[in-house]
Amino acid sequence: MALLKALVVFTGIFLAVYFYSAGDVFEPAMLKGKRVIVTGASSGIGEQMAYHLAKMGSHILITARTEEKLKKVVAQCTHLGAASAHYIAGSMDTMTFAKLVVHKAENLFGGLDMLILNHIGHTYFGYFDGNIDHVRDLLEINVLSYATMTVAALPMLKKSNGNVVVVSSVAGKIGLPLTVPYSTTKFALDGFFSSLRMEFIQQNIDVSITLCIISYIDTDSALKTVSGVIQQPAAPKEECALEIIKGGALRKREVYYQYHATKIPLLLRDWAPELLQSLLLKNYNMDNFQRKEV
Ligand SMILES: NC(=O)C1=CN([C@@H]2O[C@H](COP(=O)(O)OP(=O)(O)OC[C@H]3O[C@@H](n4cnc5c(N)ncnc54)[C@H](OP(=O)(O)O)[C@@H]3O)[C@@H](O)[C@H]2O)C=CC1
Ligand SMILES: C[C@]12CC(=O)[C@H]3[C@@H](CCC4=CC(=O)CC[C@@]43C)[C@@H]1CC[C@@H]2C(=O)CO
Repeated sequence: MALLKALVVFTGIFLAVYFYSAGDVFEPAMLKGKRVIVTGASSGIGEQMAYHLAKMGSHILITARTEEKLKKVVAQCTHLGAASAHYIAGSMDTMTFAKLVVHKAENLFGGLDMLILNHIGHTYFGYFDGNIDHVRDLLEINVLSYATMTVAALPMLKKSNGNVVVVSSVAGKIGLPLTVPYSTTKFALDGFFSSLRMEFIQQNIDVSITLCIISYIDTDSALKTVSGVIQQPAAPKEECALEIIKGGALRKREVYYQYHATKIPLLLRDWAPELLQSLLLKNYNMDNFQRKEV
């Protein structure tokens, strides 16, 4: 009887959420002429987000460390119809560079509408090795640079009633093996930005914060790293990139991509953690495992 009651409650909540959010319809024109920073855009999901934004006619500033890759992405963005496309190369391991990116956008565009925080620092896919200095370094790149850019961009985002889009992972909501340092940084993003969102509401600051909970994606770095350990298929980076942009444009609190591989585990996390744990561990084929640098 209790299970039936829980099921009825769940169904009611699901339908309420579904119909509440059903009114949000995304139009590519929402991004036309918008001024957007995309970090970690020399490859992977960030590169694909740049291309989607280009097709939608945005003004784009992309950043990463590898200048040659950034040049090629900017050239392709221009070809695809970006209102303008620019890059700045550097590492997010210093907060000076993190701030410099925002100041460059201000000089280029005179303002900012969307800040997409996507980059991640070098880490490993393997059992935690006890190296706390690496965790500290990764927190600088994966968390503090995100916070630094948000602080630097906030005056512009307040003027435009803009959006901050934070790319996280299932590993930022659920403990997973082989990614302890990385997962630490992704959980920290949830704490920082979900708390900040509440303060924005309290202070009537109309800047949206969209936290993106992403499952396994077919980027070169992920496929190379995981190579047979993760049993689930990797989802397409192009579609993932578009869903992130849609969520930011619609000012969603959170984006779940792929839905079945993120939202369902999150429901289980709170209602049946032991069941989730056993299902997740079945997803890892440790016969194929060897520690990989990412
Ligand atoms: N792929 C997946 O399965 C999943 C990915 N995600 C998230 O999606 C986002 C993108 O991942 P993905 O596209 O796979 O990653 P990629 O490795 O393809 O891209 C990472 C980007 O970050 C840049 N980068 C790396 N180190 C630094 C640094 N020190 N300073 C500045 N930029 C840096 C890289 O460029 P460069 O080397 O030139 O600096 C690159 O542009 C990440 O936030 C990740 O956590 C979440 C869940 C799953
Ligand atoms: C760390 C990285 C990106 C991830 O978040 C995934 C991880 C492989 C295991 C995973 C399975 C999932 O269902 C959720 C995502 C994730 C934790 C990936 C290995 C390398 C990836 C990376 O560093 C960014 O490309």
